[in-house]
Amino acid sequence: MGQTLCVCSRGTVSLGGARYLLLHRLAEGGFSYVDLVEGLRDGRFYALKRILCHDKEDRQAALHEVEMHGLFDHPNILRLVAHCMVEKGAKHEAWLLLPYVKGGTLWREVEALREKGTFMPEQRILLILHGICRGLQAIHSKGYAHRDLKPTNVLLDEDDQPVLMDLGSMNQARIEVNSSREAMAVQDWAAQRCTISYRAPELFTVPSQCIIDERTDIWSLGCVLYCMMFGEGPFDAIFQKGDSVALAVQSPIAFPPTTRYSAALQRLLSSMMTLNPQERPSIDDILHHLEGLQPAPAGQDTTQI
Ligand SMILES: Nc1ncnc2c1ncn2[C@@H]1O[C@H](COP(=O)(O)OP(=O)(O)OP(=O)(O)O)[C@@H](O)[C@H]1O
Repeated sequence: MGQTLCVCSRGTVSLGGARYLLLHRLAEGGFSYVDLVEGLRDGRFYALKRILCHDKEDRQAALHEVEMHGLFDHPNILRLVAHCMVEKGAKHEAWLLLPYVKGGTLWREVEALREKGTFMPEQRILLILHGICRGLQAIHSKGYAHRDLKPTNVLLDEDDQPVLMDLGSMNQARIEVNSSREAMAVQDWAAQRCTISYRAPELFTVPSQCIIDERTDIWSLGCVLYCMMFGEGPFDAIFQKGDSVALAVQSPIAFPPTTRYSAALQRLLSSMMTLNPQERPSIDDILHHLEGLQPAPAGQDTTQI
């Protein structure tokens, strides 16, 4: 995989012919950890994501993530600077060097507002939503779907532009299912790769004859929009209580009444979170509506969805 790496001296690594100083840990999960590093040559900051690979399947999944990054060169999709596979005894680590995005995740901003007891203004929601949609449009127009869109997978850069990250679950948008065995395989894959509280209803109970498409992302986009509006995802509390997210996601949703946001934004939200994927808007439809959706005072209706 990719370019040469060596652990040069304590605290520095070399990747793709350049050396980087390890600064501190940004995040740690079950299967990966992310460190902030500084390029010794260019003085820039990067995020070094190391994915633990226990077997060949894990290595293929990491390679897949690298490959997905290679498909895009878009301001709203995180760029991959360099990558390599490192042997660690019998195991491997896939190292992905990414530009460091300073503003942190969208989730962090939502959490900070919630702690202050305030909500995100409509104008800011529209700005962020626009950028997310432009990133998704780039993905969908190439025939792919992100499949794990959520506020912790959206970074905000210095110019407040959202950047979509974590392309590990991305795959071909159109999945044709022709048997109950295939349906079960898609369902099992989704259970592993698509975060439960942002997962589209059609991925919970996959019919044995159906086509799954990129509109799974539109559902997740609705959950992200809901999170910006109400301070948490629509199914976060259900998940935290240990109740059935699958049941809640597949039932009609009652949106909290609010006068904080325009009727047009609320209609846009409910259109994204339509249970039947065939009735959900495409990313082009959403962008089209967003272009005409000027930030408006609460309660003021500006457009028809
Ligand atoms: N380029 C970056 N700039 C700034 N922070 C980053 C960057 N990449 C990752 N992070 C931080 O590291 C966290 C984990 O990154 P990422 O989602 O890629 O890892 P993951 O193991 O796939 O996580 P998960 O599966 O839990 O979503 C992010 O939520 C973010 O806080």
